[in-house]
Amino acid sequence: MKDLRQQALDYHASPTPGKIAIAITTPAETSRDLALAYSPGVAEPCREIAQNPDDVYKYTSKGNTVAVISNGSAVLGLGNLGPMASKPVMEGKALLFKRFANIDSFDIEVKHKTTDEFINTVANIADSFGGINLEDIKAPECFAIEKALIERCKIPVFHDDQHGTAIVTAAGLINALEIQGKDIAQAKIVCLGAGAAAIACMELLIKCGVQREKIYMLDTKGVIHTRRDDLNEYKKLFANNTDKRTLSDAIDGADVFVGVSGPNLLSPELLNTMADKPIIFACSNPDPEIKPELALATRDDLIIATGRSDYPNQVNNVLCFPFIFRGALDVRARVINDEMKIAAVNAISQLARESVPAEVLAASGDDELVFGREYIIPKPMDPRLCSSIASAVAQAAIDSGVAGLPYPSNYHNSLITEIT
Ligand SMILES: NC(=O)C1=CN([C@@H]2O[C@H](COP(=O)(O)OP(=O)(O)OC[C@H]3O[C@@H](n4cnc5c(N)ncnc54)[C@H](OP(=O)(O)O)[C@@H]3O)[C@@H](O)[C@H]2O)C=CC1
Ligand SMILES: CC(=O)C(=O)O
Ligand SMILES: [Mg+2]
Repeated sequence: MKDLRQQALDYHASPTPGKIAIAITTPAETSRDLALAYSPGVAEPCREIAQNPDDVYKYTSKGNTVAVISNGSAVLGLGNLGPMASKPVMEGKALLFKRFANIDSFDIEVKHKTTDEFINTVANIADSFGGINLEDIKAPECFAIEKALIERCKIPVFHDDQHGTAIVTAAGLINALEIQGKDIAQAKIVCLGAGAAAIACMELLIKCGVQREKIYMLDTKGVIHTRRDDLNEYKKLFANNTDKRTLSDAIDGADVFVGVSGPNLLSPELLNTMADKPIIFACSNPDPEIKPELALATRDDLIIATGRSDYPNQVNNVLCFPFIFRGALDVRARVINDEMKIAAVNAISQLARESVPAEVLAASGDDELVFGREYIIPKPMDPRLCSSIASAVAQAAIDSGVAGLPYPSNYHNSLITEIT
């Protein structure tokens, strides 16, 4: 059998290069069809939209379209590979949008010199889409980019590596802490990485009950503490008044390790110094901070999750971004705010506690999935993710005053993906 590398290359090369294509949704066979689709008929919706800009949602695909936009500066955990080498990931995100939430998606890879140039490029094309999913843009630039685009765009702008990751991490951690019998307010958390994912994960965890002073965040220079003078404004928020300087210092007695940094950075020796019943989220892709088989061979009282599809407990933003956009698009939310993010956290956390349908077991290859150490979070193939997250997010958008449309009547049916 071919190894995974060759299988992955073959998967991307055939039957056609890449993973996604465009489909026509109207008849386009006859002269009559073309007279409606193109000249002269197309002039009619143009005139309508020129008079009433909101009609763009009525006569074009804008309302069900999300642009996945990257500059390739932090491609998974592979580093700054540049725009073109990020394209398989961005096409992958587009595939996931379509497969899981029936959202049409274009991947756009932007070459730019300055941050302003990137912001201007995205802001200038934003109106073509219903939403913008920023992807794999490195910290700290990602923070200013997202802020500027939220201010300038009339549609939701969401940096997936920040907020998608944070939402799924929070949902998984709430469940894992409960399974391990730990109190979120007392949990000592080590976060390896201080970039896009790390900062957003820790900020959202604090909103969910974690105490800021119980977080030890590390970057390539070690623990982020109050006596460092090399911290950007985002890292400074996590500067801990501590004498701890290394991962070894910080992880001693910790309840939780969140890795959003790079491969193989957590050794078995360090894992052994953590508290009883520790929780390890080794989320770096494609190679986690510690491999599950090594972690489980080191001690048997832990819960381990990774970002990968080939181990139990996949803590990955795929569990969030298709569905949070589904809800946001369906009520035409102007932004994706904290209320919508918390609603998504609760929906994901709750779904893991419910019994798993046979179709999900068949897709995941499991005989059984029961809420517990090897099943802290739903599988991406679970069709209930779409209905439960999108409906919670849509309701939160309405309740928080950012929705442009009422709660969708078709949400009372069970599978939103089938009916949108
Ligand atoms: N499972 C999931 O859903 C997701 C996983 N991730 C993973 O998280 C990782 C980071 O992504 P992202 O935040 O977007 O990238 P960024 O480039 O924004 O941040 C990377 C961070 O990791 C730190 N880092 C790198 N190497 C080390 C090291 N040896 N020791 C300590 N810290 C280190 C960097 O430190 P410094 O600041 O000093 O440069 C930086 O703070 C990637 O591996 C990515 O795959 C990201 C998003 C989603
Ligand atoms: C999953 C993801 O978005 C990442 O690793 O960057
Ligand atoms: Mg990413």
